[in-house]
Amino acid sequence: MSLLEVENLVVEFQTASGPFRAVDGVSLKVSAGEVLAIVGESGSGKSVSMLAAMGLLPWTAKVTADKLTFDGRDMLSMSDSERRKIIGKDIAMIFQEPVASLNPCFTVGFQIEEVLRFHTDLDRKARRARAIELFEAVGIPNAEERLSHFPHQMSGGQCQRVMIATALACNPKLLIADEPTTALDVTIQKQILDLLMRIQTERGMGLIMITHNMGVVAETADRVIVQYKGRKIEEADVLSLFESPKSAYTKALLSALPDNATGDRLPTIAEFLTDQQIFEGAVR
Ligand SMILES: Nc1ncnc2c1ncn2[C@@H]1O[C@H](COP(=O)(O)OP(=O)(O)OP(=O)(O)O)[C@@H](O)[C@H]1O
Repeated sequence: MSLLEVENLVVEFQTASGPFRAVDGVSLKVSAGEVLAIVGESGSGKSVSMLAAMGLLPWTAKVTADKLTFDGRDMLSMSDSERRKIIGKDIAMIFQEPVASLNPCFTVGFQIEEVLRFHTDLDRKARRARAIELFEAVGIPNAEERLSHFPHQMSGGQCQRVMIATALACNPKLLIADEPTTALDVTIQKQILDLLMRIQTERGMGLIMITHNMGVVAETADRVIVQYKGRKIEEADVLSLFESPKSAYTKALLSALPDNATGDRLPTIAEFLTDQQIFEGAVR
């Protein structure tokens, strides 16, 4: 059985210039132990799809779907309080800007212990011990001492490790990583990706990796969804996608990899294709 199952997800924002459809009929499934990458350019609706699935969008968003289940439970008919028990516990999310995602006013120890306080029955001492254990698991040196640090006292890479530790606090079944390495230095990016993949394998978690980077897709994913302007353009296992991409858009995305640069600049998608050509091959 799939962990997360989404069918025909549509998200429309009310904006000053009328309704704007950010996600247009996307369907996806992810199982335990599986890594699904959602890849697409900026604005293709990758983050909004996941935030919608978790019920985390503002009231200006109208979300509809034919099906939205997590672990067999219908998320559409669930009350907000039921959903809050699942989000942060069974489904956790990490974001692109680790420093901005942490609250600057509280120590990182307080923030991870708050998650444990909300979702578990552990007492204060046990929460502290668990926080230390989690920091150690994600490779934060001097874990106990680090708990009393504020986010600004830590590097971007260390803050992302704190975010990962916090996301793992309640042993989630599904982790959604939204561009988890984009804001980090190149050398740190590799370390964080390796850490995520090691933890995913060890724990058998489902992982949704949101990225615009085909290199990250190649290194992490089992299966890939390619998204453009809110629509799913192609879905394939990672080998098939790289070896024999079906849609013109995926081919164009792969051609835009640095390896395929001609001269000193990369080609852009707009140089290859019109929207009409891209949507011709769209799947549901
Ligand atoms: N609250 C909102 N109100 C109106 N439009 C929004 C809102 N949030 C997102 N959007 C729009 O929805 C579209 C999809 O945004 P989304 O953040 O999902 O893109 P993305 O593919 O994740 O890109 P990025 O990698 O830049 O985050 C964008 O055009 C964005 O401007």
